[in-house]
Amino acid sequence: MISVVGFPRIGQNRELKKWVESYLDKKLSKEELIQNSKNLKKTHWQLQKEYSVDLIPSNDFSFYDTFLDHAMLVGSIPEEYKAVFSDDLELYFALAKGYQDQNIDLKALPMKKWFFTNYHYLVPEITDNTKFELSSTKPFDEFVEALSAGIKTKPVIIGALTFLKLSKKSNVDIYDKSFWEKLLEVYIQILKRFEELGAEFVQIDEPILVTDLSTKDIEFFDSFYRSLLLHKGKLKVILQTYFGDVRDCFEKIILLSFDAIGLDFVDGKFNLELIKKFGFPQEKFLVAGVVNGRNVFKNNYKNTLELLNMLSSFVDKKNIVISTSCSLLFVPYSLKFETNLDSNKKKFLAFAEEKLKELSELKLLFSQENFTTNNIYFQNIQLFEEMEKNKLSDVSTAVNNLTDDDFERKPCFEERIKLQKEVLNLPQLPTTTIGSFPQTQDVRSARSKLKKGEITFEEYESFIKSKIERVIKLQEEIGLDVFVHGEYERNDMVEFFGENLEGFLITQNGWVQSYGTRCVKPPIIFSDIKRKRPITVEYIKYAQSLTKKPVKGILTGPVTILNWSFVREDIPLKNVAFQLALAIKEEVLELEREGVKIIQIDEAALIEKLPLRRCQHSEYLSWAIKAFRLTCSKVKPQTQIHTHMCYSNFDELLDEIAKMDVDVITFEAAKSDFTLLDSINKSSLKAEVGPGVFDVHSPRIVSKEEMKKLILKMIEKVGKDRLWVNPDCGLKTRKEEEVLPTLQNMVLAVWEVRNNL
Ligand SMILES: Nc1nc2c(c(=O)[nH]1)N[C@@H](CNc1ccc(C(=O)N[C@@H](CCC(=O)N[C@@H](CCC(=O)N[C@@H](CCC(=O)O)C(=O)O)C(=O)O)C(=O)O)cc1)CN2
Ligand code: MET
Ligand SMILES: [Zn+2]
Repeated sequence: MISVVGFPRIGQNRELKKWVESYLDKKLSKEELIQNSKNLKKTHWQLQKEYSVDLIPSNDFSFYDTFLDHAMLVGSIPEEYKAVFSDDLELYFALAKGYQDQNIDLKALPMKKWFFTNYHYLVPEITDNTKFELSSTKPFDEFVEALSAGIKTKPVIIGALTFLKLSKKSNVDIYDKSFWEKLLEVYIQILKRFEELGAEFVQIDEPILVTDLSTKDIEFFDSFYRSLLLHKGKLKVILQTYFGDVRDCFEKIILLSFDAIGLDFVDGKFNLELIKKFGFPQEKFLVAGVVNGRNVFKNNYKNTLELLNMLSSFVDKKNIVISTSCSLLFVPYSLKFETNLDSNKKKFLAFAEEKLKELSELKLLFSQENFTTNNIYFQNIQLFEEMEKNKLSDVSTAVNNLTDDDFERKPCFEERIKLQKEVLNLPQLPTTTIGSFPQTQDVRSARSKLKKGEITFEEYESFIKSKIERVIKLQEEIGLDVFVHGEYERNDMVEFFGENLEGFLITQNGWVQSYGTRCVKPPIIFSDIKRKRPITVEYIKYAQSLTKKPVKGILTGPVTILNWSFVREDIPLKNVAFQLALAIKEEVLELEREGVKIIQIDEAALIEKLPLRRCQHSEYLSWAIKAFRLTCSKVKPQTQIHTHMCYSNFDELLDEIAKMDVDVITFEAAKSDFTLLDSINKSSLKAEVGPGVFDVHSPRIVSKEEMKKLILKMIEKVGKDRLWVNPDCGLKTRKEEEVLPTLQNMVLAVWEVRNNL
């Protein structure tokens, strides 16, 4: 059999994004949105059927986020939202995006990164008032929709432990049986309903099982599912895990009466060791995640068949289900739109649709005794031999020749910061922004015209320069201290660098959902990375020529470029990171030579990609931080190096971040209750800090008073001498009318505070 854990839902041309945005703009009716989505789902099911997928997922679709769908399903929605909306879809989008009118001001649920991916889920809140009850029919409706199109799907449901652990809890003990019994009731009803509707398989996703678990977690899991599975009736229940191995609970889960267990053999290599050590129950299916759901390179059939054959010495061959390692949500839809990719490179790639083909080819080969004589197998072997040949050269040599000195910035922070203060002569509590200004429609459409050849590069360039002139003027008017050029020339902070460095492939349509209706087009790291030409220098120099205030040169750091790109699997990540670092270092040094006095190297994704298990943290951090240090170790002491990190849940990691040895770090704090600021003083971090005084993800205009309070509180926590004042991230997703008044208020707040220092 073949199983797909989940399929991308945004549509081959981001149709869903466009429909949802139109619906929210009141340009598309609810009925149209629903009908269009039904057609889209049907297309996706039919496509999977064409590739003979046996276990086709349903309920992997979502208008915004499946975690929010699940909260709606089990009734874990705050009462104050429910009271306002009679329409379920309005309620849904209010939770997703917030809602404001004359009388009501409801915040959006917060977003968090989904494990180590660039996907964000909405975080529901569970309180002692939460009354779990079956509150939506979405999964059942979708099952019936598919059935009426002649396809019996495998509904996918988020499991109870993952749901509870990833939700925000207040005043509840999730391990207390009297608390979770109600939730259990809901899951029982869900299974019953699917059984009535005639489902054969149901997939319960418990990715949390691949993280470090406590005894309580394992006890909860055991008793919850022991009870639930008593009610499965004729259904076959798949316990689906992904993103790693299940070392903490493997022995327990194989004893429960699941009919199938899904294990990831791509990110969870250790799962094979677990099976070798503990065996696998004869009566169960093993859903073997062998086709990578998180990367775009072709599957290596030789390795995969070796693995499958190894597994078949522990599991009856007919019980091995060939599967994706996780949902295909994290890869683009199809290669068929990539008409510009060099066919000699394209042949190494597989997006979601091509992965369906790989699954069916692997199934065929696995069923054949003499698969090695099959032409499909032979061609795949040849492909990988070719890939091997096109492995790296001179840049790898440069990486191999690096010495300790390449990672060391001199002199020490205390001496540097003194010199920088003399050069920059900034006021106390300097104000700045993180880099991007609103990416307005005119900017996007100019870029789109350039791509279509409707305007020349010169016309595009002069348009971008006019945007820069405007943003410099705006910053003068607002009275900020350290300026930026606005990043108008960048479609995305990572893709833009991919476009301008050698070694990357850029897709035309390789969109992947990041959150809600927002997508990214991750570039693909294919060969040695080299800087072909200056990337940011001209626009930053131009911006600096327009003002006496210092303009920050803003670059994306090597670890973030790496983490938000698709990366070749046959070269260690560390080497790729060092190659990227050498390229960014050249840019840093050229900016410095051109007189740029402050250089910000963004590492938004450095912490986010921290391995899920604690025991793997130090290995990752040691090379990631070295890669960052490589970019700026050779700048002059007078040049001030900044970095920016978003989503900074890094209280425990401050000592590691200190090792980046930057002069200034800006991060998100507006939403995290300032606990981080308390930790800063106790840590070894010496850098100046800009904790972010407003949340850029909300359209709210923030008042001077609100920010003044925050600034005073920050001074109380870290002192006035090392504090910067700035938003918590880039402003590109905001509208100008939302953000300019807030920036003005921010500056006015600082002026008032300064006057009283
Ligand atoms: N890579 C990455 N990951 C990140 C972030 C980030 O900035 N970058 N930030 C955090 C939050 N994630 C985000 C992800 C996406 C977006 C976002 O704004 N995405 C845009 C697309 C940005 C983009 O690449 N734009 C292109 C293409 C724009 C486009 O759609 N053009 C139209 C044509 C427009 C026209 O003619 O007017 C088209 O192709 O149809 C451009 O500007 O050139 C979107 O989905 O709407 C924001 C935050 C975490 N992860
Ligand atoms: C996601 S972090 C964003 C940093 C970038 N410099 C910007 O302002 O947009
Ligand atoms: Zn950010």
